[in-house]
Amino acid sequence: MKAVLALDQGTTSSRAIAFGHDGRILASAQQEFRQIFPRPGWVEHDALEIWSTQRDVAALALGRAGLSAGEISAIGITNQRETTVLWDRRTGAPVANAIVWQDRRTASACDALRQAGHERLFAERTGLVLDAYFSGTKLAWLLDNVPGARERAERGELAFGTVDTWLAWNLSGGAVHVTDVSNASRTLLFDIHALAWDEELLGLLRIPPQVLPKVIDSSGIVARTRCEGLPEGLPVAGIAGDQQAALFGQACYTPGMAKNTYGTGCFMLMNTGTTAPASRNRLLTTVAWRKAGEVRYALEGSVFIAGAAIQWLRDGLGLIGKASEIDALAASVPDAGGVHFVPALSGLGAPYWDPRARGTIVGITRGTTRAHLARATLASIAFQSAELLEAMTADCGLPLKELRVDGGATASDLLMQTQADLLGVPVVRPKVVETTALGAAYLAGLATGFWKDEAEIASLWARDRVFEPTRSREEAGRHLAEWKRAVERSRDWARD
Ligand SMILES: Nc1ncnc2c1ncn2[C@@H]1O[C@H](COP(=O)(O)OP(=O)(O)O)[C@@H](O)[C@H]1O
Ligand SMILES: O=P(O)(O)OC[C@H](O)CO
Repeated sequence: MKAVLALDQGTTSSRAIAFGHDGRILASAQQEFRQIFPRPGWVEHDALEIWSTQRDVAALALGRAGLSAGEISAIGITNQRETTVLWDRRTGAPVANAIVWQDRRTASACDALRQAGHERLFAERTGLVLDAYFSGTKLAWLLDNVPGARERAERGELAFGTVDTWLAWNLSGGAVHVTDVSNASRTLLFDIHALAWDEELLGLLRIPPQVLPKVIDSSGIVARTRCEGLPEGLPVAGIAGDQQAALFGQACYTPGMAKNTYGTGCFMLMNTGTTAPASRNRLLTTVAWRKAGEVRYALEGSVFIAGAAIQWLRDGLGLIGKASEIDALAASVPDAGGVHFVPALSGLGAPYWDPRARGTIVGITRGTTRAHLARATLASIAFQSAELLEAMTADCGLPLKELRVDGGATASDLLMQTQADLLGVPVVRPKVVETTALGAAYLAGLATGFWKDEAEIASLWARDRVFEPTRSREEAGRHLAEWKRAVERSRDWARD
């Protein structure tokens, strides 16, 4: 056996990466797909396009690596989380577009649940806050708004899934309807302590239990491939939500270790071991993974817009031609010249959870240039992450030793240095920054014996560069306080 193939189904693109035994990339392929914005605040994907792009890049990566079916030990799935798909069990046809995690259409449904006094119940059982981010209210919306969906669901004709479920279903030719514990823990329907769907929460959201997938471990053979375009019989042996997979791929196996992923959004996760601590600072408690029946939990801070703010400078404003141009433009000025950009383009996630916040630029003067705005954009990513770490440190009472980082925007050295300066801890970028895919590969490869154990995997993790803090804590504190003032200006802006 020469490789494990990871399928990394992200918010903006489907990727497939073949990894060798040493954890290095043998070959990869990537394809973007359509982002559908039917109304302000709504974000959809065509689930069939998610599947076809994912299948095509998988075939392409295998071809590029020159791998035959017999040389692939396992397939691992990792995915954008919370995005909600509902389809017909008989035909496999989705009943509507998938509702993407960024979609805010169920904000008022969440308000209603909060006003009815259910916030605490949801927090205690699921570790989540009542926010439109999660799948539960999105699924309820589909059942209520797609003609005939509720009746069909009650008759057992429809299947719900997050993107992992959808991919496993299609890879197996409709043979399995499953989700792993890490993905289940993002639905608002799952009791993270009992590790089971929760009848009371299902009742409150009016979800018929017959639509739900079976919940399985994150590592273990769950199906064999049986679909057009891919070799038959390959074991699908690992599934995890992309942020949990990145925590695994970063080898954060000891409680207290943390990673931050800088992609479309920013997601900071800290391993909390076998305990699921309730956050006192509006972070989420989530299942990290379950392997051989043993569960690990994490505290998570989720920021909705990070690298996507750079994309907006590129696509919305035409300020840069490519994301990679931001570093040079931002570095052409010594600081942001007093400008702050709060990229609340789809509301604010942790620790504010304000669906009505909107993007705000403050501090503009006649001297402000595009370079200042570029610098403020990079800084906004670092500020948002600093607020996550502040909440995390307050929750667990321990200072972090180092922050492991990954994701597309870690290519920006200026961002990484700004981050270290704000946090006051070393920011460590590994050699392989595709840690999401790597984590899915590891979970799958552990199940088929391609890798022996976590210790072997941890020995494969290698650093590329460490960014040491260079600013005083007082200076960092002053900057953070100013950022928080800017955040206040962005809050509670949109009206339904
Ligand atoms: N050289 C770069 N410098 C800064 N940001 C970058 C660079 N290249 C890509 N990005 C940002 O990284 C993000 C993509 O990262 P990725 O990890 O692929 O995200 P996702 O998995 O969420 O689609 C984009 O939002 C983009 O703006
Ligand atoms: O697709 P990404 O990498 O932006 O990740 C999305 C997250 O899973 C949303 O919770």
